[in-house]
Formats: sequence, C-alpha cells, structure tokens
Amino acid sequence: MSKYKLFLLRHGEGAWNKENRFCSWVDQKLSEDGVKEAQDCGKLLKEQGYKFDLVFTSILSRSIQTAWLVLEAMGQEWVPVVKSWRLNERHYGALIGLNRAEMALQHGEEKVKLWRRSYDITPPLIDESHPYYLEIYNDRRYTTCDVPKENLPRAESLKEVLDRLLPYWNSTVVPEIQKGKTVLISAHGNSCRALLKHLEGISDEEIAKVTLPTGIPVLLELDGNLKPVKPRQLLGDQAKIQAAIKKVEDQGKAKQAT
Ligand SMILES: O=C(O)[C@H](O)COP(=O)(O)O
Repeated sequence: MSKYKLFLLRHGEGAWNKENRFCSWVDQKLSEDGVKEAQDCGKLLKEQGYKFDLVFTSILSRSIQTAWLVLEAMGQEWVPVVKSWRLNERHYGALIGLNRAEMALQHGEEKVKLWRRSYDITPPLIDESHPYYLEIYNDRRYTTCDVPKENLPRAESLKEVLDRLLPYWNSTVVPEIQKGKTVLISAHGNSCRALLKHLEGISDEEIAKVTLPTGIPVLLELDGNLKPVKPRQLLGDQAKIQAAIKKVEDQGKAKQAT
C-alpha cells in the first residue's frame, strides 16, 4: 500500500543544456526556457493538488532556482528548502565545459554514452589546468560542505554519486519522509538517476537506459519501508515527455558544434 509520496525533479533547462556542454559543477543559471519549464512544473503540481512540506536541493543555483519557481507557482513559497552538495549533479571531471556532440565526433558515440550513462565508469579527473577548476574549487559554497574541500570529488561515476548521496538520503531525507512529510527533491539528471536506482533496485545495466528530461516531476509512491509500490510516474503530457527524453539522449550524437 502507498504510504508516502516522493517527488524527484531534474531542474529546468540550464544555459549549458542549450549549448550541449557538460555543466556538472559549473554554476549555470536556468535558460529562459528552463524558467518556463520550472514554472509550468509548479502550475501542473498545483492543478493536481499536491502540497509539499519540505524541499531538498543541491547547492547549485539551477536546482535552487527551480525549487523557488516551482514553490512560487504553487503559492507555497513558505515551505522550507534545505540544501546539500550531496545532491549536486554528478562531477563530470575533465569533461566539464566540453560539447557532447564534439566529444562524440572525437571519441565516438559509444564512449560518450559510457561516460554519460554507465554505472561505474569514472570520467577523466579534473586538475588545476582545467579552465573551470578554480571557478569550482574557489567557490565559497564548497567551504560549507560536511567534508573538507580537498576531499570533494574530482570526477564521479554514477556509483560514486550514489556513494556520496546515500548517507545524506538515509540520515536527513528518510527521517522526514517517515514523519509523513511530502518531500520534493529538486536536483539534477544524475543525482536523481542515482536515487532512482537505489529506490527502485535498478540493475547496473538497466540504469544506463534511464534518462530524465528537465523540469518534469517524477512521482514515486512508497510503502512504509520506502519501497516503490508502483512504477514511477513522469507527470505531464506523455508525448512531450518522450520527446524531451529523446532530446537529452540525442545530445550525445556526433555532430560539429554550431
Ligand atoms: O551535467 C550536465 O551537463 C547535465 O545536467 C547532465 O548531463 P548528462 O545528461 O550528459 O548526464
């Protein structure tokens, strides 16, 4: 029997989603379309009568901005928002800033697919020579984490995302859900995929086939042990959702950047 409702949300389209660049820990804001996606998401959740008690976000602006826009559209701005780096997007290491389609041209589509969707392949590590290294590691927000800055990741596989996310999920999110709170997690494509893998018991192979579109709420109905009692529901127009998933998958197809 369904006891709890949990909502996962990949933030609305970011500026670098549009440019097809790996964004990851670079703090890009939402694009104009991304703002609209977040607002539409909030309107839809309001129409369907959902009410949140608590929202969790990463410490990247695009997930926080998405949460604010959703809450504003729902008229629930007062709902507490709690932030942690443990919900951040997967750290794409040296791939950060690069164009996916160009990478596919250079390294082949299969390699890019492995980097993007495999469970345990870690992309090449970022180092000091990378153009975004200082922007990321000199950012004040990373002095507020529950691990010293030197121990923050330099690149992550999906497995490594789950390894850093799970302690936070278990210690901080689960108790709130078990108190009966309806929780929204406004995070990222890969932090949401990692959590879905854990909750739905998806195999290492099958998780490669799971892609989340931006700005579409995913509803999970859970039993008392937080096991899903039915398949996840992506809320909204199903044809549009399928087209949006395909668009994300096609980002890894080889073509010259325009
Ligand atoms: O980090 C990013 O750029 C994306 O939000 C996730 O990228 P992906 O779809 O290539 O995993």
